[in-house]
Amino acid sequence: MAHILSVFRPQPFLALLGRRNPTFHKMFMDSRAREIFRAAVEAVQPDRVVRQSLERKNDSVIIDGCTFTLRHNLHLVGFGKAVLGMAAEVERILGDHLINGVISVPHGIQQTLQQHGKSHLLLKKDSRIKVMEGAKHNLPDEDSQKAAEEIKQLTSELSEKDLLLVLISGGGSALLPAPIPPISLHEKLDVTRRFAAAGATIQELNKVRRALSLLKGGGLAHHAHPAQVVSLILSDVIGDPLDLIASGPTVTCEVWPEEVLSILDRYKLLNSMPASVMKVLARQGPRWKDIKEDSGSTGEALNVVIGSNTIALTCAGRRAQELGFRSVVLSPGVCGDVRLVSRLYGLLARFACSREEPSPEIAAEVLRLGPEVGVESWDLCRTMQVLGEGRNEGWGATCLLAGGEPTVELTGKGRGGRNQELALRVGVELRGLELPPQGPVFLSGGTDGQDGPTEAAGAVTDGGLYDEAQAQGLDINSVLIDNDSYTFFSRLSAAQRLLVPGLTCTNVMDVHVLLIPAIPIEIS
Ligand SMILES: Nc1ncnc2c1ncn2[C@@H]1O[C@H](COP(=O)(O)OP(=O)(O)OP(=O)(O)O)[C@@H](O)[C@H]1O
Ligand SMILES: O=C(O)[C@H](O)CO
Repeated sequence: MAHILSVFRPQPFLALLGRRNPTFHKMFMDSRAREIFRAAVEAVQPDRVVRQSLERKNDSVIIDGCTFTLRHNLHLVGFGKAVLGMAAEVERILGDHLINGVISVPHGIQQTLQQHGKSHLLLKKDSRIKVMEGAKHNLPDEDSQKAAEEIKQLTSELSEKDLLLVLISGGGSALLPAPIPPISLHEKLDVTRRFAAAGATIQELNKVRRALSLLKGGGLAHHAHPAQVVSLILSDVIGDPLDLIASGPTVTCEVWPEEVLSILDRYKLLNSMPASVMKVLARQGPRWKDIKEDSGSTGEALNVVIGSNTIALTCAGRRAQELGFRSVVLSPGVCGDVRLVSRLYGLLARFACSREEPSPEIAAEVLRLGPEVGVESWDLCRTMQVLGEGRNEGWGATCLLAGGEPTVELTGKGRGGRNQELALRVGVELRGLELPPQGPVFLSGGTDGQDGPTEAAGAVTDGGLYDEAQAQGLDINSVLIDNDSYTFFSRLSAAQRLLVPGLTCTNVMDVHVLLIPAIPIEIS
């Protein structure tokens, strides 16, 4: 007679208990998924990433293997949503050599940090760093323009004896607006808004931004010449492209007007651009001619990525292992439509959970779909191999991790975000996999703690979602049509499935966690 045996490798005792009771199992897996997400966010806290990247040795500091001498010659500028906490840590480590600094941070952030008991991310009372708040709703405004002017002023006064530390994180573009005259701030804001509304990617938007800005695309580094410039970067763009994160203010890059014009054309914005924008794009000659005529500078800076989605996933994987899961990182570059992304996770879950050999059609569809959502075939094969081993050899529960930034095509007027909508769609894809022994659990969360214009970061779902919603009179299909995932999760089961970590003070895009329970193996 064939016996069914579940093999758990280092699974804790509680997991065994959970297998006897579906409700307990659900709560157990749900709490595990949340804990793994927490570990991802923890790994990229602004103070932590700065601490790990700066090694202080008497009167010098080592960054990315390069030694810089400190002689009361340190200056600091920064812009981005996570920069306040980064600056606070720099102040703690190098404050005795710091002369001055200016940082441009989101409106209201100091008060919010105080209210959330995160005073370790705030500067000292007598700090030499000036904090300037601006860019309401993540859009350039007069306040952030003033901050950009002060940052420009500070950097322009530096000499070859000085060391400039530049702190950069997501949201930096809107916090450092310096439109090239005659473009006005209002025109720049208008261009940014229209681009976002037209569905342009952040890569496209930032290629346009750096062509229209005095400080982006390497402009800041040129202003700082001849000082030594080191940038510490918390990346919120897929692939960590230095020239595009916050529009690359310390990465010298050639601007090709033709490329910018073709992007404008792609979104049918070319004919409606203000005359000032067209005038700037039509200008010939080297980019920084007017700024440093006599410097002969290349404007080279040391640019170091100190926090990223990859780092968050690696630490999340480590935590998953501590919790008894076998972990596999699919990719930190998941993008594209949430519908396709949810389909991919649904297929991978089916692949992992089938008792028999999964049909070759599943693997073929995974390989077809992956590249459409930014996942390489190699990564899909590697991941399916791990999932296959888990199924065939009874390796115990598995944690599949991925990250990136999928997109939602908005068709309705509801409240939601891409993480909540993805979690909802994956829950639907997992339908049928909730049957005994117990099914997979999926979490999608924005590492900044905020998913779209909602107070949640994401949600946790499983194959029981559909029936649970029906039993409570909630119609998933109309929720999806109306992009109303936040309202849905707020109403469902007393909002238990929502992920609400509050302000996280960091941002390395989104993290996806798919927990696959141990598959019982048959022993004859
Ligand atoms: N009702 C909704 N349902 C689903 N997605 C939505 C909804 N409303 C907005 N979104 C999506 O939320 C995204 C904006 O969310 P968010 O504010 O978290 O932006 P972000 O790109 O992550 O910004 P940042 O990089 O600054 O954190 C957009 O991709 C938008 O399509
Ligand atoms: O500020 C920006 O440009 C975006 O957050 C990408 O880095």
